[in-house]
Amino acid sequence: MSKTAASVWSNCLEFIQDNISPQAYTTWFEPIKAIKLDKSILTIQVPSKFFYEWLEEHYIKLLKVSLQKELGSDAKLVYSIVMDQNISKKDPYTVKIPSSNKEKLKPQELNAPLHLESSKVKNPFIIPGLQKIKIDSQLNIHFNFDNFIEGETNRLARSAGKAIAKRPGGTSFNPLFIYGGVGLGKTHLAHAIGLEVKEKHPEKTVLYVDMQKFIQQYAEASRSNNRNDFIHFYQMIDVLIIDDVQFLSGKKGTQEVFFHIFNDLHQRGNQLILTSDKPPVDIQDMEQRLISRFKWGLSADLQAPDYDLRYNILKHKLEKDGMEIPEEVIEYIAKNIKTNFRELEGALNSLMAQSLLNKKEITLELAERALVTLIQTQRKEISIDYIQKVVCDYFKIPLEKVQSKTRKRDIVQARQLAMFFAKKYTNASLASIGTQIGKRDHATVLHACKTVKNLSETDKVFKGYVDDLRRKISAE
Ligand SMILES: Nc1ncnc2c1ncn2[C@@H]1O[C@H](COP(=O)(O)OP(=O)(O)OP(=O)(O)O)[C@@H](O)[C@H]1O
Repeated sequence: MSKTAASVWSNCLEFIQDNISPQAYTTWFEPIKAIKLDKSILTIQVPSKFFYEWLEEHYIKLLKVSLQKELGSDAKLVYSIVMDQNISKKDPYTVKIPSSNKEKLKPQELNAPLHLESSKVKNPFIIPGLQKIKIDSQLNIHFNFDNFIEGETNRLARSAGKAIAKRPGGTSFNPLFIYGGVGLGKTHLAHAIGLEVKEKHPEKTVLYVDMQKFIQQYAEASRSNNRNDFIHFYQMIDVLIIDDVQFLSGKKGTQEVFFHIFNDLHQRGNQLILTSDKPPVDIQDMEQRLISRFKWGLSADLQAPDYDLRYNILKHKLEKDGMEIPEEVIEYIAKNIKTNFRELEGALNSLMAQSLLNKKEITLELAERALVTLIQTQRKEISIDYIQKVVCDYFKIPLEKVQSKTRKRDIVQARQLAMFFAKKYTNASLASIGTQIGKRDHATVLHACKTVKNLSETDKVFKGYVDDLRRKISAE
Protein backbone atom coordinates (compact mmCIF):
# COMPACT_ATOMS: atom_id res chain seq x y z
CA MET A 1 0.00 0.00 0.00
CA SER A 2 1.45 3.38 -0.94
CA LYS A 3 2.08 5.89 1.80
CA THR A 4 -0.10 8.96 2.22
CA ALA A 5 0.38 12.06 4.37
CA ALA A 6 -2.26 10.75 6.77
CA SER A 7 -0.77 7.26 7.10
CA VAL A 8 2.76 8.55 7.62
CA TRP A 9 1.60 11.08 10.19
CA SER A 10 -0.55 8.52 11.97
CA ASN A 11 2.49 6.25 12.42
CA CYS A 12 4.57 9.20 13.60
CA LEU A 13 1.88 10.04 16.12
CA GLU A 14 1.93 6.51 17.51
CA PHE A 15 5.64 6.82 18.11
CA ILE A 16 5.32 10.33 19.57
CA GLN A 17 2.48 9.30 21.86
CA ASP A 18 4.68 6.62 23.38
CA ASN A 19 7.36 9.15 24.17
CA ILE A 20 5.60 12.11 25.76
CA SER A 21 2.99 12.73 28.44
CA PRO A 22 -0.67 12.30 27.42
CA GLN A 23 -1.33 15.95 28.20
CA ALA A 24 1.50 17.20 26.00
CA TYR A 25 0.34 14.88 23.25
CA THR A 26 -3.25 16.20 23.41
CA THR A 27 -2.09 19.78 23.53
CA TRP A 28 0.61 19.85 20.93
CA PHE A 29 0.00 16.96 18.54
CA GLU A 30 -3.72 16.35 18.30
CA PRO A 31 -4.44 19.74 16.70
CA ILE A 32 -1.92 19.06 13.92
CA LYS A 33 -3.11 17.89 10.51
CA ALA A 34 -0.94 16.17 7.91
CA ILE A 35 -1.85 17.79 4.64
CA LYS A 36 0.65 16.69 2.01
CA LEU A 37 3.30 14.09 1.27
CA ASP A 38 5.72 14.76 -1.55
CA LYS A 39 8.33 12.00 -1.77
CA SER A 40 10.11 12.31 1.57
CA ILE A 41 8.65 15.72 2.46
CA LEU A 42 5.72 15.74 4.84
CA THR A 43 3.73 18.95 5.27
CA ILE A 44 1.82 19.37 8.50
CA GLN A 45 -0.59 22.16 9.34
CA VAL A 46 -0.25 23.81 12.75
CA PRO A 47 -2.72 26.29 14.21
CA SER A 48 -0.39 29.21 14.78
CA LYS A 49 3.08 30.62 14.61
CA PHE A 50 3.34 30.11 18.32
CA PHE A 51 2.53 26.43 17.87
CA TYR A 52 5.24 26.14 15.26
CA GLU A 53 7.81 27.83 17.51
CA TRP A 54 6.85 25.63 20.40
CA LEU A 55 7.21 22.44 18.36
CA GLU A 56 10.57 23.55 17.02
CA GLU A 57 11.78 24.41 20.45
CA HIS A 58 10.53 21.41 22.36
CA TYR A 59 9.77 18.51 20.07
CA ILE A 60 12.01 18.83 17.07
CA LYS A 61 14.13 15.80 17.94
CA LEU A 62 11.11 13.64 18.51
CA LEU A 63 9.56 14.79 15.24
CA LYS A 64 12.77 14.09 13.37
CA VAL A 65 13.22 10.59 14.73
CA SER A 66 9.61 9.63 14.12
CA LEU A 67 9.69 11.00 10.58
CA GLN A 68 12.96 9.32 9.68
CA LYS A 69 11.55 6.03 10.92
CA GLU A 70 8.75 6.45 8.40
CA LEU A 71 10.44 8.11 5.45
CA GLY A 72 14.14 7.35 5.80
CA SER A 73 17.11 9.60 6.41
CA ASP A 74 16.05 12.12 3.71
CA ALA A 75 12.82 12.86 5.54
CA LYS A 76 11.89 16.52 5.72
CA LEU A 77 9.16 18.33 7.55
CA VAL A 78 7.39 21.44 6.29
CA TYR A 79 5.01 23.45 8.46
CA SER A 80 1.94 25.09 7.09
CA ILE A 81 1.02 27.72 9.63
CA VAL A 82 -2.48 29.10 9.97
CA MET A 83 -2.15 32.85 10.28
CA ASP A 84 -5.35 34.16 11.80
CA GLN A 85 -5.82 37.83 10.92
CA ASN A 86 -8.28 39.01 13.51
CA ILE A 87 -7.53 42.66 13.05
CA SER A 88 -8.27 42.90 9.39
CA LYS A 89 -11.04 40.30 9.62
CA LYS A 90 -9.54 38.55 6.59
CA ASP A 91 -9.81 34.81 6.32
CA PRO A 92 -7.00 32.99 8.02
CA TYR A 93 -4.17 32.10 5.68
CA THR A 94 -1.24 29.80 5.99
CA VAL A 95 2.50 30.17 5.61
CA LYS A 96 4.76 27.29 4.74
CA ILE A 97 8.05 26.97 6.56
CA PRO A 98 10.54 24.14 6.52
CA SER A 99 11.43 22.62 9.86
CA SER A 100 14.32 24.16 11.84
CA ASN A 101 14.33 27.22 9.68
CA LYS A 102 13.17 29.81 12.14
CA GLU A 103 15.00 32.66 10.51
CA LYS A 104 12.53 32.43 7.65
CA LEU A 105 9.85 33.57 10.04
CA LYS A 106 10.80 37.18 9.89
CA PRO A 107 7.92 39.63 9.95
CA GLN A 108 8.38 40.88 6.40
CA GLU A 109 8.10 37.34 5.10
CA LEU A 110 4.96 36.83 7.06
CA ASN A 111 3.53 39.82 5.28
CA ALA A 112 4.49 38.30 1.98
CA PRO A 113 3.98 34.63 2.71
CA LEU A 114 5.60 31.98 0.57
CA HIS A 115 2.34 30.26 0.01
CA LEU A 116 -1.19 31.30 0.73
CA GLU A 117 -4.20 29.13 1.04
CA SER A 118 -7.47 29.62 2.81
CA SER A 119 -8.08 27.48 5.81
CA LYS A 120 -11.14 26.10 7.42
CA VAL A 121 -9.70 26.17 10.90
CA LYS A 122 -12.11 28.57 12.59
CA ASN A 123 -10.43 29.06 15.89
CA PRO A 124 -7.17 27.22 16.12
CA PHE A 125 -6.99 27.95 19.80
CA ILE A 126 -9.92 25.92 20.93
CA ILE A 127 -7.85 22.86 21.70
CA PRO A 128 -10.00 19.71 21.59
CA GLY A 129 -11.65 19.21 24.92
CA LEU A 130 -10.90 22.74 26.06
CA GLN A 131 -13.86 24.96 25.32
CA LYS A 132 -14.01 28.70 25.86
CA ILE A 133 -15.01 29.02 29.46
CA LYS A 134 -16.50 31.84 31.45
CA ILE A 135 -13.74 33.65 33.24
CA ASP A 136 -14.14 36.07 36.11
CA SER A 137 -12.54 39.25 34.79
CA GLN A 138 -11.23 40.25 38.22
CA LEU A 139 -12.25 43.82 37.43
CA ASN A 140 -13.07 46.29 40.17
CA ILE A 141 -16.32 48.07 39.30
CA HIS A 142 -15.29 51.09 41.37
CA PHE A 143 -12.40 51.84 39.03
CA ASN A 144 -14.41 53.01 36.04
CA PHE A 145 -14.18 55.82 33.50
CA ASP A 146 -16.99 57.79 35.14
CA ASN A 147 -14.87 58.44 38.19
CA PHE A 148 -11.53 58.65 36.40
CA ILE A 149 -11.05 62.40 36.22
CA GLU A 150 -9.33 63.72 33.15
CA GLY A 151 -6.55 66.29 33.25
CA GLU A 152 -3.51 67.43 31.30
CA THR A 153 -1.32 64.79 32.90
CA ASN A 154 -3.42 61.74 32.01
CA ARG A 155 -5.18 62.83 28.84
CA LEU A 156 -3.20 60.74 26.36
CA ALA A 157 -3.44 57.53 28.36
CA ARG A 158 -7.14 58.06 29.02
CA SER A 159 -7.98 58.76 25.37
CA ALA A 160 -6.02 55.72 24.23
CA GLY A 161 -7.92 53.68 26.82
CA LYS A 162 -11.23 54.97 25.51
CA ALA A 163 -10.27 54.15 21.92
CA ILE A 164 -9.25 50.64 22.94
CA ALA A 165 -12.52 50.10 24.77
CA LYS A 166 -14.33 50.91 21.54
CA ARG A 167 -12.24 48.61 19.37
CA PRO A 168 -10.15 46.25 21.48
CA GLY A 169 -7.31 44.88 19.37
CA GLY A 170 -8.40 47.07 16.48
CA THR A 171 -6.34 50.18 17.18
CA SER A 172 -2.63 50.68 16.85
CA PHE A 173 -2.40 50.93 20.65
CA ASN A 174 -1.51 47.30 21.09
CA PRO A 175 -0.08 46.80 23.58
CA LEU A 176 -1.10 49.86 25.54
CA PHE A 177 1.74 50.35 27.99
CA ILE A 178 0.67 52.67 30.82
CA TYR A 179 3.45 53.79 33.11
CA GLY A 180 3.92 56.26 35.92
CA GLY A 181 4.85 56.61 39.56
CA VAL A 182 3.03 55.35 42.61
CA GLY A 183 -0.67 56.18 42.98
CA LEU A 184 -1.04 58.03 39.69
CA GLY A 185 -3.98 55.98 38.45
CA LYS A 186 -2.46 53.12 36.41
CA THR A 187 -4.54 50.43 38.06
CA HIS A 188 -7.68 52.56 37.98
CA LEU A 189 -7.29 53.28 34.27
CA ALA A 190 -6.51 49.66 33.42
CA HIS A 191 -9.68 48.50 35.18
CA ALA A 192 -11.72 51.27 33.56
CA ILE A 193 -10.66 50.09 30.09
CA GLY A 194 -11.50 46.49 30.97
CA LEU A 195 -14.93 47.45 32.32
CA GLU A 196 -15.78 49.50 29.28
CA VAL A 197 -14.70 46.72 26.94
CA LYS A 198 -17.03 44.37 28.80
CA GLU A 199 -19.85 46.84 28.54
CA LYS A 200 -19.39 47.50 24.84
CA HIS A 201 -18.32 43.98 23.83
CA PRO A 202 -19.94 41.51 26.23
CA GLU A 203 -18.77 38.59 24.10
CA LYS A 204 -15.09 39.38 24.77
CA THR A 205 -13.18 37.60 27.47
CA VAL A 206 -11.41 40.19 29.59
CA LEU A 207 -8.96 39.36 32.33
CA TYR A 208 -7.18 41.63 34.79
CA VAL A 209 -4.24 40.10 36.58
CA ASP A 210 -1.45 41.46 38.67
CA MET A 211 1.98 40.40 37.46
CA GLN A 212 2.86 39.01 40.89
CA LYS A 213 -0.20 36.79 40.71
CA PHE A 214 0.77 35.72 37.19
CA ILE A 215 4.24 34.79 38.39
CA GLN A 216 2.83 32.85 41.30
CA GLN A 217 0.29 31.03 39.09
CA TYR A 218 3.02 30.09 36.66
CA ALA A 219 5.26 28.75 39.43
CA GLU A 220 2.37 26.62 40.71
CA ALA A 221 1.53 25.43 37.20
CA SER A 222 5.15 24.43 36.60
CA ARG A 223 5.34 22.58 39.91
CA SER A 224 2.21 20.60 39.18
CA ASN A 225 3.14 19.98 35.53
CA ASN A 226 0.28 22.11 34.26
CA ARG A 227 2.37 24.51 32.26
CA ASN A 228 0.41 23.91 29.08
CA ASP A 229 -2.93 24.45 30.77
CA PHE A 230 -1.57 27.71 32.11
CA ILE A 231 -0.55 28.84 28.63
CA HIS A 232 -3.85 27.78 27.09
CA PHE A 233 -5.80 29.59 29.73
CA TYR A 234 -4.09 32.86 28.84
CA GLN A 235 -4.39 32.18 25.12
CA MET A 236 -8.16 32.26 25.48
CA ILE A 237 -8.23 35.84 26.68
CA ASP A 238 -9.36 38.55 24.25
CA VAL A 239 -8.27 41.50 26.38
CA LEU A 240 -5.47 40.75 28.78
CA ILE A 241 -4.65 43.41 31.36
CA ILE A 242 -1.46 42.88 33.32
CA ASP A 243 -0.74 45.29 36.16
CA ASP A 244 2.81 46.02 37.33
CA VAL A 245 4.75 44.18 34.62
CA GLN A 246 7.96 45.50 36.15
CA PHE A 247 7.74 42.58 38.58
CA LEU A 248 8.73 40.33 35.69
CA SER A 249 12.20 41.73 36.10
CA GLY A 250 14.76 38.98 36.73
CA LYS A 251 12.18 36.18 36.33
CA LYS A 252 13.65 34.40 33.34
CA GLY A 253 11.29 31.44 33.14
CA THR A 254 8.17 33.55 33.49
CA GLN A 255 9.52 36.06 30.97
CA GLU A 256 9.85 33.23 28.48
CA VAL A 257 6.31 32.02 28.92
CA PHE A 258 4.94 35.56 28.97
CA PHE A 259 6.78 36.23 25.73
CA HIS A 260 4.97 33.36 24.05
CA ILE A 261 1.59 34.34 25.44
CA PHE A 262 2.16 37.95 24.41
CA ASN A 263 3.19 36.95 20.89
CA ASP A 264 0.30 34.63 20.45
CA LEU A 265 -2.32 37.08 21.66
CA HIS A 266 -0.83 39.98 19.74
CA GLN A 267 -0.54 38.01 16.56
CA ARG A 268 -4.21 37.11 16.74
CA GLY A 269 -5.12 40.76 17.24
CA ASN A 270 -6.12 40.37 20.86
CA GLN A 271 -5.61 43.39 23.06
CA LEU A 272 -2.87 43.68 25.66
CA ILE A 273 -2.83 46.38 28.31
CA LEU A 274 0.21 46.56 30.52
CA THR A 275 1.04 48.86 33.39
CA SER A 276 4.39 49.55 34.97
CA ASP A 277 5.97 51.98 37.39
CA LYS A 278 8.58 52.87 34.76
CA PRO A 279 8.89 53.09 30.97
CA PRO A 280 9.85 49.87 29.11
CA VAL A 281 13.48 50.91 28.61
CA ASP A 282 14.01 51.42 32.32
CA ILE A 283 12.85 47.98 33.39
CA GLN A 284 15.94 46.15 34.59
CA ASP A 285 16.68 42.46 33.96
CA MET A 286 14.07 42.13 31.27
CA GLU A 287 14.72 40.33 28.00
CA GLN A 288 15.28 42.73 25.15
CA ARG A 289 12.72 40.99 22.96
CA LEU A 290 10.06 41.68 25.59
CA ILE A 291 11.09 45.30 26.04
CA SER A 292 10.88 45.83 22.31
CA ARG A 293 7.40 44.27 22.21
CA PHE A 294 6.23 46.51 25.03
CA LYS A 295 7.07 49.41 22.75
CA TRP A 296 5.16 48.08 19.74
CA GLY A 297 1.93 49.88 20.53
CA LEU A 298 1.59 53.01 22.60
CA SER A 299 3.52 53.86 25.74
CA ALA A 300 1.58 56.49 27.65
CA ASP A 301 2.72 57.93 30.93
CA LEU A 302 0.64 59.19 33.81
CA GLN A 303 2.43 62.14 35.29
CA ALA A 304 2.09 63.68 38.72
CA PRO A 305 -1.22 65.59 38.69
CA ASP A 306 -1.21 69.34 38.20
CA TYR A 307 -3.16 71.67 40.46
CA ASP A 308 -6.34 71.63 38.36
CA LEU A 309 -6.54 67.87 38.31
CA ARG A 310 -5.89 67.63 42.05
CA TYR A 311 -8.60 70.17 42.68
CA ASN A 312 -11.10 68.44 40.37
CA ILE A 313 -10.47 65.08 41.95
CA LEU A 314 -11.11 66.48 45.42
CA LYS A 315 -14.31 68.13 44.25
CA HIS A 316 -15.46 64.92 42.61
CA LYS A 317 -14.76 62.84 45.69
CA LEU A 318 -16.57 65.25 47.97
CA GLU A 319 -19.57 65.32 45.67
CA LYS A 320 -19.64 61.55 45.50
CA ASP A 321 -19.51 61.25 49.29
CA GLY A 322 -22.11 64.00 49.70
CA MET A 323 -19.68 66.10 51.73
CA GLU A 324 -19.18 69.82 51.74
CA ILE A 325 -16.07 71.60 52.93
CA PRO A 326 -15.04 75.23 52.49
CA GLU A 327 -13.54 76.13 49.15
CA GLU A 328 -10.36 77.47 50.77
CA VAL A 329 -9.75 74.06 52.39
CA ILE A 330 -10.10 72.24 49.07
CA GLU A 331 -7.67 74.72 47.54
CA TYR A 332 -5.27 74.31 50.46
CA ILE A 333 -5.18 70.52 50.06
CA ALA A 334 -4.88 70.70 46.27
CA LYS A 335 -2.04 73.19 46.60
CA ASN A 336 -0.05 71.22 49.14
CA ILE A 337 -0.60 67.54 48.44
CA LYS A 338 1.08 67.08 45.13
CA THR A 339 2.65 63.70 44.81
CA ASN A 340 -0.21 61.41 43.88
CA PHE A 341 -3.92 60.68 44.19
CA ARG A 342 -3.55 58.20 46.99
CA GLU A 343 -1.99 60.89 49.18
CA LEU A 344 -4.69 63.32 48.10
CA GLU A 345 -7.49 60.94 49.09
CA GLY A 346 -5.60 60.10 52.28
CA ALA A 347 -5.38 63.77 53.20
CA LEU A 348 -9.09 64.30 52.70
CA ASN A 349 -10.00 61.17 54.66
CA SER A 350 -7.70 62.09 57.51
CA LEU A 351 -9.15 65.60 57.67
CA MET A 352 -12.68 64.25 57.81
CA ALA A 353 -11.73 61.75 60.49
CA GLN A 354 -10.16 64.49 62.61
CA SER A 355 -13.21 66.67 62.25
CA LEU A 356 -15.55 63.82 63.27
CA LEU A 357 -13.40 62.64 66.18
CA ASN A 358 -12.90 66.10 67.62
CA LYS A 359 -16.41 67.18 66.70
CA LYS A 360 -14.98 70.23 64.99
CA GLU A 361 -16.02 71.86 61.77
CA ILE A 362 -13.62 71.61 58.88
CA THR A 363 -11.85 74.95 58.60
CA LEU A 364 -8.61 76.07 57.05
CA GLU A 365 -7.05 76.15 60.50
CA LEU A 366 -8.05 72.56 61.21
CA ALA A 367 -6.75 71.49 57.80
CA GLU A 368 -3.41 73.19 58.43
CA ARG A 369 -3.04 71.43 61.76
CA ALA A 370 -4.34 68.07 60.58
CA LEU A 371 -2.19 67.89 57.49
CA VAL A 372 1.04 69.40 58.74
CA THR A 373 2.85 66.08 59.13
CA LEU A 374 1.64 64.76 55.81
CA ILE A 375 2.77 67.90 54.01
CA GLN A 376 6.17 67.80 55.67
CA THR A 377 6.63 64.14 54.79
CA GLN A 378 5.72 64.92 51.22
CA ARG A 379 8.40 67.56 51.07
CA LYS A 380 10.93 65.06 52.36
CA GLU A 381 9.92 62.47 49.85
CA ILE A 382 11.29 64.19 46.78
CA SER A 383 12.83 61.51 44.59
CA ILE A 384 15.98 61.64 42.49
CA ASP A 385 13.90 60.83 39.40
CA TYR A 386 11.69 63.80 40.14
CA ILE A 387 14.68 66.11 40.59
CA GLN A 388 16.18 65.00 37.29
CA LYS A 389 12.87 65.57 35.58
CA VAL A 390 12.49 69.08 36.95
CA VAL A 391 16.06 69.97 35.97
CA CYS A 392 15.64 68.53 32.46
CA ASP A 393 12.30 70.30 31.95
CA TYR A 394 13.80 73.54 33.18
CA PHE A 395 16.74 73.46 30.76
CA LYS A 396 14.68 71.76 28.05
CA ILE A 397 17.13 68.93 27.61
CA PRO A 398 16.27 65.25 27.29
CA LEU A 399 16.87 63.04 30.32
CA GLU A 400 19.00 60.65 28.23
CA LYS A 401 21.54 63.45 27.78
CA VAL A 402 21.92 63.93 31.53
CA GLN A 403 22.19 60.17 31.90
CA SER A 404 24.80 59.90 29.13
CA LYS A 405 28.58 60.27 29.25
CA THR A 406 28.59 63.55 27.36
CA ARG A 407 30.86 66.32 28.68
CA LYS A 408 29.08 69.14 26.86
CA ARG A 409 29.03 72.15 29.12
CA ASP A 410 25.28 72.69 29.41
CA ILE A 411 24.64 69.01 30.05
CA VAL A 412 27.39 68.80 32.67
CA GLN A 413 25.83 71.79 34.37
CA ALA A 414 22.35 70.24 34.43
CA ARG A 415 23.81 66.98 35.72
CA GLN A 416 25.67 68.79 38.48
CA LEU A 417 22.55 70.68 39.52
CA ALA A 418 20.55 67.45 39.66
CA MET A 419 23.26 65.94 41.87
CA PHE A 420 23.33 68.99 44.11
CA PHE A 421 19.55 68.92 44.68
CA ALA A 422 19.51 65.15 45.10
CA LYS A 423 22.03 65.59 47.91
CA LYS A 424 19.98 68.42 49.39
CA TYR A 425 16.52 66.90 49.20
CA THR A 426 16.93 63.14 49.45
CA ASN A 427 18.53 60.81 51.94
CA ALA A 428 20.37 58.93 49.21
CA SER A 429 24.10 58.35 49.62
CA LEU A 430 26.56 60.06 47.28
CA ALA A 431 27.24 56.71 45.65
CA SER A 432 23.53 56.08 45.08
CA ILE A 433 23.02 59.59 43.67
CA GLY A 434 25.93 59.00 41.31
CA THR A 435 24.54 55.67 40.14
CA GLN A 436 21.12 57.16 39.45
CA ILE A 437 22.35 60.30 37.74
CA GLY A 438 24.47 59.25 34.80
CA LYS A 439 26.18 56.26 36.46
CA ARG A 440 28.89 58.39 38.07
CA ASP A 441 30.89 57.66 41.23
CA HIS A 442 30.53 59.35 44.60
CA ALA A 443 33.57 61.62 44.04
CA THR A 444 31.89 63.12 40.97
CA VAL A 445 28.77 63.87 43.03
CA LEU A 446 30.85 65.51 45.73
CA HIS A 447 32.65 67.60 43.12
CA ALA A 448 29.28 68.58 41.58
CA CYS A 449 27.92 69.76 44.94
CA LYS A 450 31.02 71.92 45.56
CA THR A 451 30.90 73.38 42.04
CA VAL A 452 27.22 74.34 42.36
CA LYS A 453 27.86 75.96 45.72
CA ASN A 454 30.88 77.93 44.43
CA LEU A 455 29.17 79.04 41.24
CA SER A 456 26.03 80.22 42.99
CA GLU A 457 28.22 82.47 45.13
CA THR A 458 30.07 83.95 42.17
CA ASP A 459 27.76 83.80 39.16
CA LYS A 460 24.46 85.71 39.28
CA VAL A 461 22.87 83.92 36.32
CA PHE A 462 23.77 80.57 37.78
CA LYS A 463 22.37 81.60 41.15
CA GLY A 464 19.10 82.40 39.34
CA TYR A 465 19.02 78.82 38.03
CA VAL A 466 19.58 77.44 41.50
CA ASP A 467 16.82 79.57 43.02
CA ASP A 468 14.33 78.71 40.27
CA LEU A 469 15.06 75.04 40.57
CA ARG A 470 14.86 75.11 44.35
CA ARG A 471 11.42 76.68 44.10
CA LYS A 472 10.26 74.16 41.53
CA ILE A 473 11.63 71.12 43.33
CA SER A 474 10.51 72.01 46.81
CA ALA A 475 7.45 73.83 45.41
CA GLU A 476 7.88 76.63 47.92
N1 LIG B 1 -7.67 60.40 37.27
C1 LIG B 1 -8.18 59.94 38.40
N2 LIG B 1 -9.42 60.28 38.80
C2 LIG B 1 -9.91 59.85 39.96
N3 LIG B 1 -9.27 59.06 40.83
C3 LIG B 1 -8.04 58.67 40.49
C4 LIG B 1 -7.43 59.08 39.28
N4 LIG B 1 -6.21 58.54 39.22
C5 LIG B 1 -6.05 57.82 40.33
N5 LIG B 1 -7.15 57.89 41.10
C6 LIG B 1 -7.35 57.25 42.41
O1 LIG B 1 -6.12 57.27 43.09
C7 LIG B 1 -5.89 56.06 43.79
C8 LIG B 1 -4.59 55.45 43.33
O2 LIG B 1 -4.72 55.04 41.98
P1 LIG B 1 -4.15 53.66 41.40
O3 LIG B 1 -4.22 52.59 42.44
O4 LIG B 1 -4.80 53.40 40.11
O5 LIG B 1 -2.64 54.08 41.20
P2 LIG B 1 -1.42 53.24 40.60
O6 LIG B 1 -0.75 54.15 39.64
O7 LIG B 1 -1.88 51.93 40.10
O8 LIG B 1 -0.51 53.06 41.89
P3 LIG B 1 0.54 51.90 42.26
O9 LIG B 1 1.70 52.09 41.37
O10 LIG B 1 0.85 52.18 43.67
O11 LIG B 1 -0.17 50.60 42.05
C9 LIG B 1 -7.09 55.19 43.51
O12 LIG B 1 -8.01 55.31 44.57
C10 LIG B 1 -7.68 55.78 42.25
O13 LIG B 1 -9.08 55.58 42.17
